[in-house]
Amino acid sequence: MRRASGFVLSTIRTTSFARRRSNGNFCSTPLPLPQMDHQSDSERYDFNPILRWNPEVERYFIHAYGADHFSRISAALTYPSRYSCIRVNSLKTTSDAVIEKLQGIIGETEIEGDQDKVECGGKASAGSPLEESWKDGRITKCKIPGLDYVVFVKGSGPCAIDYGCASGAPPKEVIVSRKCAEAVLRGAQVYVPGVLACSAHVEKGDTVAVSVALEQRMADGGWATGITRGTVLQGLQTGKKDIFCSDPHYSERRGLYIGQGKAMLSRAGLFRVTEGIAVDMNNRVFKLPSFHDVLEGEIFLQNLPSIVAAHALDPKKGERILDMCAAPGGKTTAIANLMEDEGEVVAVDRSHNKVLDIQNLAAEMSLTCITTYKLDALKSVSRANESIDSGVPQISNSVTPTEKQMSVHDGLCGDKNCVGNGNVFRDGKIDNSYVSQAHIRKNKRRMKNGPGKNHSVGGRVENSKGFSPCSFDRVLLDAPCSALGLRPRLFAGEDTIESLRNDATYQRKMFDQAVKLVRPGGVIVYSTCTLNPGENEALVRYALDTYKFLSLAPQHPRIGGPGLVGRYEFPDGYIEEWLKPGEEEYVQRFDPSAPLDTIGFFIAKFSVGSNSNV
Ligand SMILES: C[S@@+](CC[C@H](N)C(=O)[O-])C[C@H]1O[C@@H](n2cnc3c(N)ncnc32)[C@H](O)[C@@H]1O
Repeated sequence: MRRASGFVLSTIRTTSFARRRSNGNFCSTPLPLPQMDHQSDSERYDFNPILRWNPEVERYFIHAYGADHFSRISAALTYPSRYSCIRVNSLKTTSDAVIEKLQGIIGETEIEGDQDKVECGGKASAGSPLEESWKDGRITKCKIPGLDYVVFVKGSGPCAIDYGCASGAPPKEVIVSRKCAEAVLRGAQVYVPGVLACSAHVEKGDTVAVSVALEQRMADGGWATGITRGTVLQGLQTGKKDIFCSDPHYSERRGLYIGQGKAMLSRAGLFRVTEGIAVDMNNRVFKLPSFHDVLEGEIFLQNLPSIVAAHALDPKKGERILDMCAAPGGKTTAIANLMEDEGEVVAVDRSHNKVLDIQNLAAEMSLTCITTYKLDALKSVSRANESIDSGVPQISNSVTPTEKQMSVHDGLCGDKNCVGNGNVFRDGKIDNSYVSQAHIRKNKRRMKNGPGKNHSVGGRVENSKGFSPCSFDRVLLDAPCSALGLRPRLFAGEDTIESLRNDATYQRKMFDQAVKLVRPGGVIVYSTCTLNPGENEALVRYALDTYKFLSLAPQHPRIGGPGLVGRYEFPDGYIEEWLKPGEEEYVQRFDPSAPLDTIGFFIAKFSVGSNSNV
């Protein structure tokens, strides 16, 4: 079922026929037309996409991972994980109770994949820390120590689907956009805006095979699908092979079928209306259950590395935590849960609407220790004399930290720093008893008004002018990144070396802010969902070389692999330094091609020295 693991250059399987550009549109030439290939139906319809990369990025990643490994990573990225990972709201319920309810709701058989009597792959994950968890059945509690609040629901795929070609009749077809297909692979339906092309005589209720249009390299060096919305697909016009086909996109669909469903509209309707479900997918290449509206507030669908990142932060009850790039709030709520909703999790994001998402999620999970602000994380540190943390009473500057405490971050934490938001340092720790009284009152008010009423009444979002230096016990920087670890991903050509380096620069600036905001003796966790060492190991190198009072800290649990040691010299002479030997075991790198079958993810945890004089 899986493709051979040999490395495949991004240019392979480009369109098998020439294209020309006409009147600004990409058009397929009517000749030469694709000759029907001598492939079996299963070869044609097996889901077997090839991820295309920018060639320079590909070279860089091959240097980092080796050709074979990168080929496996690249292939794995085109698949979703073969299981769903659920974080249980342990303040409301238990994993056992959730498992019992889920067994009643989604059942043990619904996602078997044998409903169509075909074989599905991806069932085993030998060598994975999850292997133990799978022994108990399809819906199981995570057996990784410390993560018993995580529940797994096994899916399967890629499954071979019988598109009804045995009769020789070609299936009616719909081609969807890449974004639409990636969502469908994660379990969504096909919505009208995602439909690009459709067979000539599709009627409402018809069964249609769904495939995806992927970007291909154009003559001008750019990428495009070459399919204009509304294109009529001809497909095979007879069941016989060795005929010429008048459908210019026929060859491009090979290996890109993502399932089958029922057309909810006729062809004319599909291109007339602007919203609604276009195809109700009833047979997918990846069979994963849907958790839409299931046990709302009791569970949260979250990938395993994200749960591990929040856990690695190791937040304690009563602490003050900053989540610098928090929306939609997955890790924020995980942190609040670990703190048993006691203390304060300050969740900021620069997007107003995304802050509302955090508020809504906090309300849904009935978490009251979360305060949200709209803030550009690059301006997280308040400037002198600016009021901070709207709504939080300030304390007198006469309460100052000791000289030793102030010297810790020399230059970062000087002057009247280390006092802010009502927090005072005592014995190298934040004593937030003052602020917690205020927060206890505030939380009581919230509880009275109902969960989530804190900053979300009428969708209200408060702006923040930033926070005082050293005013947080722990900081999570789950940085915006190139997201090159997210799965399923069907195209990667748009990321260039330049865009990846820009991402890395942005993250360093954010990290600088995180360093200023954490107290001496505190903790910073930095995470990304990318495979790019420039945004991961190179950030760690920058952090350790720039801030001598930082050190890498061990993480619990540690189920990811080691980091990358080494460096890369770019064609322009710039040298990017990664980890040094000995550092690699401190970070966690989640590899999509590893048996754990997760998204690509990276976590580094830093301890902030409490008595270093830098
Ligand atoms: C990786 S996502 C965070 C996911 C989140 N931590 C979670 O687990 O649900 C990155 C977030 O950073 C936000 N972001 C990007 N640039 C930002 C900035 N300058 N300041 C604050 N937030 C920013 C984006 O809006 C996005 O929501």
